[in-house]
Amino acid sequence: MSRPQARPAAGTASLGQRYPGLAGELAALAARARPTDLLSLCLPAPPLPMAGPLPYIAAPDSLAWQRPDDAWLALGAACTVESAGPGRFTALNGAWQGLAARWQIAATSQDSGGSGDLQAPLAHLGFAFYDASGDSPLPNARLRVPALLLRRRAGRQTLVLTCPAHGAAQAMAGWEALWQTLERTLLSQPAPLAALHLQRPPAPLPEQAFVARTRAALAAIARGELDKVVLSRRVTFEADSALEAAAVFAALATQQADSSVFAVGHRAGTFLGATPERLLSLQDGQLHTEALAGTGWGRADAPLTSDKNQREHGWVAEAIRHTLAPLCAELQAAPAEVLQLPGGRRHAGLSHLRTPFHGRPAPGVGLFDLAARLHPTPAVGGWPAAPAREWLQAHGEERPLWYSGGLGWIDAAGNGTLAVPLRCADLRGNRAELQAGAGIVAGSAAEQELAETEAKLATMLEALAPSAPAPAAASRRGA
Ligand SMILES: C=C(O[C@H]1C=CC=C(C(=O)O)[C@@H]1O)C(=O)O
Repeated sequence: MSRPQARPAAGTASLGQRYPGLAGELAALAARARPTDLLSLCLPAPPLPMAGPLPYIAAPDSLAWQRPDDAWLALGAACTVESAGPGRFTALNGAWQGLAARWQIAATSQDSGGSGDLQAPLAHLGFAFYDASGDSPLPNARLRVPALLLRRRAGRQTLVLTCPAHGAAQAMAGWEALWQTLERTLLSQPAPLAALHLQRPPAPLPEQAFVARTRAALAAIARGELDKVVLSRRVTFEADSALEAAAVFAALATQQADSSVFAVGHRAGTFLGATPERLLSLQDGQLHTEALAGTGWGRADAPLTSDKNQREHGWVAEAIRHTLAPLCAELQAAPAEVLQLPGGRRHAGLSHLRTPFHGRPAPGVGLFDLAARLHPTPAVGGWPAAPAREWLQAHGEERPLWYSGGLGWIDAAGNGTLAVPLRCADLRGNRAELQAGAGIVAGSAAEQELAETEAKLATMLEALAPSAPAPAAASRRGA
């Protein structure tokens, strides 16, 4: 993000001009608060078109999210808690409980009669696959209440400004800087995706390593050590100019509008993607989750309904049922269905087997408890869970950033959604590192699994370079 300007740019209004009296309302709220409270002011959003994705603004502390029913852009940090290790979900849960108890949320009376949406404030939350991350530009697990949140939900758009009560005196200046960045972005035409050329530097060794690991996994499965394990690989692409994360996010949000589309800024770039997999949603005591595994991509020799895909899917559905049953007062699985994802110039679109679950958690069981038990499902880890995790670690399976971990939000009432970041990339300057995986069960063929990961990479490639040659014309090494 460029440095904040001292004064609003031409055509824009300062926060104080847009919301006169805001400083007074903040002061009144702060006067009633304890120093350890967190203060959120909810305002009607500035006039914005209701259609089209909200923008992503590339910055180390930005996060953008879009699902069909909910879109938001979070800038800055009012409160951040990080954790790692086996107790990371417990630690974040404790932090969230403390936060929720001290979160003062007020709708302001600014402009159109105080229509700020009290349901809008949220903390965003993300975590890596493993509970230790090594040298990563994103913390292993993080819960953050943004300083500025623009949210669109249920036909309403709300601006939420948040600060710690002890920092209320300085809050207006920090919000003003974020506001000006936001307003400039909203007023400017979204930058179109540059017509760039993507190169895939030859890297046969990682492909061979993936095939070798797949064969080793198949041998472990044949020896009865595991039933399923998910292996992934990373592929680097280089563009002839800088990759603009905001434009790639906008492309993903348009191309994969039914997925969870995300962009997370970090100190070295942006981690972003469009994932079809939801770890869980909790709303007013209703839980929704799903088993998503088994992949087709239009090849006659890899039908979605094959015995191998059915078993690959079955382990995930069984594990979710087994994990959630003791945590839920009610739990039902709907019949398995086919999720068809949009394709593009590279192929007709991936399809997955999906079994939706819905239920009601037992009293006292919240989003963090459910995430701690569900993650990693065998859609990204394996089954049985413990030997699969040990196998992955022993074989050097890397899960960079938050790939195949979790990403989403929780509000003060404990409602929230977590997606599983898949079909994603880490963008840094001209380079994009894409990651994709595939579930290995008895009957998997290593070359076929490699081809499946190639098909999964296409989701990101379509957003990075939509006008690249169609697959028939492209070599396997070309983008
Ligand atoms: C691990 C990935 O996908 C998972 C989700 C859906 C289908 C999958 C499969 O069929 O292997 C994987 O379990 C990935 O996209 O990197």
